[in-house]
Amino acid sequence: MSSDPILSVERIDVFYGASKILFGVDIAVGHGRTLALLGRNGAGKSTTLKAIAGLAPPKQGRVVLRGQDMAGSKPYVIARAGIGYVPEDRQVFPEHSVEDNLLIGAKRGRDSEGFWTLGQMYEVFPILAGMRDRRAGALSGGEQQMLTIARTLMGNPEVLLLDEPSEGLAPIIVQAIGDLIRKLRSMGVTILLAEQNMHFCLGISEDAVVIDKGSVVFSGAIQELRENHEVTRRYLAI
Ligand SMILES: Nc1ncnc2c1ncn2[C@@H]1O[C@H](COP(=O)(O)OP(=O)(O)OP(=O)(O)O)[C@@H](O)[C@H]1O
Repeated sequence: MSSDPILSVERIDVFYGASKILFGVDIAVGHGRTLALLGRNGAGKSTTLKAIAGLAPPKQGRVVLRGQDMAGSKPYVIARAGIGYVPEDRQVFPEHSVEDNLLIGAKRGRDSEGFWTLGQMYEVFPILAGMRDRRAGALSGGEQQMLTIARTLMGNPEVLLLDEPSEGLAPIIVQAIGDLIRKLRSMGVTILLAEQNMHFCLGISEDAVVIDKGSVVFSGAIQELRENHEVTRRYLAI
């Protein structure tokens, strides 16, 4: 990684009750970069993102955003500090219109002077512009995923956490989500993307971390990972 990290996860341990799930996980996300957090089912990807977002507070270690340790802070404090979290289960407000969903995201932002405006959002997500008055609950899974990402961006996060955004979607929609992430990256958005599928991340992210059973087993450039057949075979079943 060539730039200074904007977000670093430093040796975090996370427990669910008495079960230890993460063992000293270290991740550094460079400013304006996209890092793929890869691993099999149950490896601890979602738990890592939840730990960063404040939903599964680490028992040990630090979650540092721009030099400030956020570990143990409440989720809304972490969101206001600039970490936008898009969970695995798309969370739209089903009874509200697409536009209202976006405006709800804006209210939760750090300030009203942020980069993302409704107009800009519709430029980046033209599909949402065409359905701005539609009830969010009537959208398809892929559209709801786009809306959840867009709503989170309306809070003007400095780092966007995406938990398996392509999961359960048809291949053509997966491709559209990939294009969208590339577009966001080209706009300078810093992204931490949890994914099972390394191939989806090639051409999207430059950095990669692989976790297995709650421990980091690879950290480096994604191209380096691609060529590391031992790691991909052993931990990603490729
Ligand atoms: N609320 C919970 N209580 C107890 N154990 C949990 C809880 N949530 C997850 N786990 C366990 O923690 C481990 C890591 O799960 P996690 O969801 O972080 O994995 P993941 O890599 O995101 O996988 P997936 O792709 O299936 O979401 C798994 O063994 C899982 O069973």
